[in-house]
Amino acid sequence: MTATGKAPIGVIGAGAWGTALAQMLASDGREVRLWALEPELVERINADHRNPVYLPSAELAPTIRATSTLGDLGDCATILAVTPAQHLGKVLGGLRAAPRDLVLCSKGIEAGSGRLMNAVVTEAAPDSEVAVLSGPTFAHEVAAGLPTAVTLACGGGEDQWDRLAPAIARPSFRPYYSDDVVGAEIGGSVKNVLAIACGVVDGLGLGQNARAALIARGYAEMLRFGEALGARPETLAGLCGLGDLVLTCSSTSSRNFSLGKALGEGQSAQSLMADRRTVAEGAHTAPVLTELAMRHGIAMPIVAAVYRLLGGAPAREIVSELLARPLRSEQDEPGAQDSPA
Ligand SMILES: NC(=O)c1ccc[n+]([C@@H]2O[C@H](COP(=O)([O-])OP(=O)(O)OC[C@H]3O[C@@H](n4cnc5c(N)ncnc54)[C@H](O)[C@@H]3O)[C@@H](O)[C@H]2O)c1
Ligand SMILES: O=P(O)(O)OC[C@H](O)CO
Repeated sequence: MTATGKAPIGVIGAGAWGTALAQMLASDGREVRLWALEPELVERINADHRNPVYLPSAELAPTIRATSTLGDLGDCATILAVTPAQHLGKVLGGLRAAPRDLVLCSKGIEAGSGRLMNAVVTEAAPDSEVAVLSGPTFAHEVAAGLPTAVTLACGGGEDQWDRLAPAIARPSFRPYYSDDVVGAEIGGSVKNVLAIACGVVDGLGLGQNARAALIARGYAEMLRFGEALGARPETLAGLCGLGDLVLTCSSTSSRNFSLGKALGEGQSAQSLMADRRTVAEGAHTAPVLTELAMRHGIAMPIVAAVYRLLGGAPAREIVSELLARPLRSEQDEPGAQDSPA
């Protein structure tokens, strides 16, 4: 326990989202231990109470202590895991003591293995109970205390929710209970790829009708993929699926949308990905998601199109191909052979 009488909470990853979550958690005086990869960033956060690299807009609470030593989170019963998805397994492998609750906040799928992140977390910390926090959450808005609602999917069911909800909820940050860990994860990882597609439509100047069509047809892809992997459709209809899809597909505040917009405007995928300091998870998810869809026999033509775009295919050509697909019923569930991947 700390001076406030409340247990400290750990956050692993001091990018925009980890920093915003730390600030949200500290907004009631709670002590937060924030692990950052970069030692110079640890110094800046502790000295200036700002994260000038990843979240320069936010003034941070003094009860947030940054560290580059994972062992400093050893007294935290609850830890939020917020690194980019592809680094999560390696970073969590450095944990010496498993916290009781590990809350996964990254949105992605492991490249190569195709594992969802909850499997990666469970392998790295088998003694922890895993939950997934996901929803429409731009980091700068959460850090500013603007109202935000998320899905908190608890693998440990209602007992875990009873521990986590009071630890994580704040007046402006409202978690909703679910026990569908797979659904919560799939919503967040698939929408990132679809946001790239919506950015492309914007960059090409194809209009708002086209964007709405992409959101609806992309959502159908998310549902098909989710159901094949055991997600519940009602989870995907909630904050972590449709809610996040609408947010991320509508705003240049999204890194994924912005990446797609630049692609649509004619910039090369290679130059856009080179030397990126911030993460656009959809670019890492698109190849593995396309492969998983093929493996499961699920048509995900928009996801496959994003994959090809990132490989250098011209945006206008890809859009023409999508528009030329055979006409069919909206409820049709075609097989993966219809995918242009
Ligand atoms: N930014 C948001 O608004 C937001 C909201 C919800 C979820 N997320 C998710 O949170 C996760 C983290 O994104 P972010 O926006 O905080 O990141 P970011 O783009 O702001 O920062 C990049 C992060 O990657 C880290 N990093 C780089 N190389 C690394 C390595 N080798 N090992 C470990 N870490 C490394 C950096 O230290 C930094 O913390 C992503 O999965 C993202 O989809 C982000
Ligand atoms: O900036 P993006 O595209 O990574 O999106 C951030 C969050 O996932 C929105 O919920």
